[in-house]
Amino acid sequence: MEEFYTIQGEGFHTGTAAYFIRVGGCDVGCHWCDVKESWDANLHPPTATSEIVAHARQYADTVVVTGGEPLTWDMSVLTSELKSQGMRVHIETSGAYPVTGNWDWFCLSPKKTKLPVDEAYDCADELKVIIHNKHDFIFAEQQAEKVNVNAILFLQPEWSKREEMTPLIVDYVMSNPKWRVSLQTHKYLNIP
Ligand SMILES: C[S@@+](CC[C@H](N)C(=O)[O-])C[C@H]1O[C@@H](n2cnc3c(N)ncnc32)[C@H](O)[C@@H]1O
Ligand SMILES: Nc1nc2[nH]cc(C(=O)O)c2c(=O)[nH]1
Ligand code: SF4
Ligand SMILES: [Mg+2]
Repeated sequence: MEEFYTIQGEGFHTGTAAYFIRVGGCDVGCHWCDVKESWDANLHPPTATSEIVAHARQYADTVVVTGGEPLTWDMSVLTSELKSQGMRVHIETSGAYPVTGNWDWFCLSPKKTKLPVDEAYDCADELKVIIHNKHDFIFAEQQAEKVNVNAILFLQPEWSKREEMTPLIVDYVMSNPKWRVSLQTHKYLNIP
């Protein structure tokens, strides 16, 4: 759908430069999704993998594959071509579909509407739960039970509710310090 060079705004790698590849297509249906224009894959004509890889290697040694939902598609060819060029490859995913591709960093952001497959919980390097309302703290704890023991746990305010939810997240993390705060820092920085 699009490619852009920016700073990773969220989660464990916040603040680090990365080339983003946004893959079209998602049917998970989060009502607060901040990239709804990605949902209909038919609106985004395919780009050759070799072209994407050639672009990426000019900019960064780390690529973040996001979407849409990247695991809608088989990610094996894209990740093997990126890695053959020496790049580190990260994914942002809901985990709703079988895990394909070879990932150096796996950010799992589970959604209530289509829960992750079991192998996604095993692969996760970080668990990033979006907090849109108070019930999402309960959902976050349920997801933390399912994820592998090494996953780093983040709570991230849903952008449209950030003024209400951010203070609740701050209090929650101080009371439950296994969690960390993640903010969408790129939106505060006004960068893509
Ligand atoms: C647009 S999604 C694409 C990747 C994948 N479909 C997923 O949901 O993980 C990228 C990240 O943005 C988060 N996100 C989407 N909309 C958001 C919003 N309104 N506020 C905060 N985070 C949001 C998602 O949870 C996910 O971690
Ligand atoms: N700067 C920046 N960081 C991000 N981290 C995850 C993003 C995403 O949409 O997956 C994202 C994004 O869209 N922009
Ligand atoms: S899974 Fe990701 S891309 Fe799909 S609707 Fe939810 S936030 Fe948006
Ligand atoms: Mg985004």
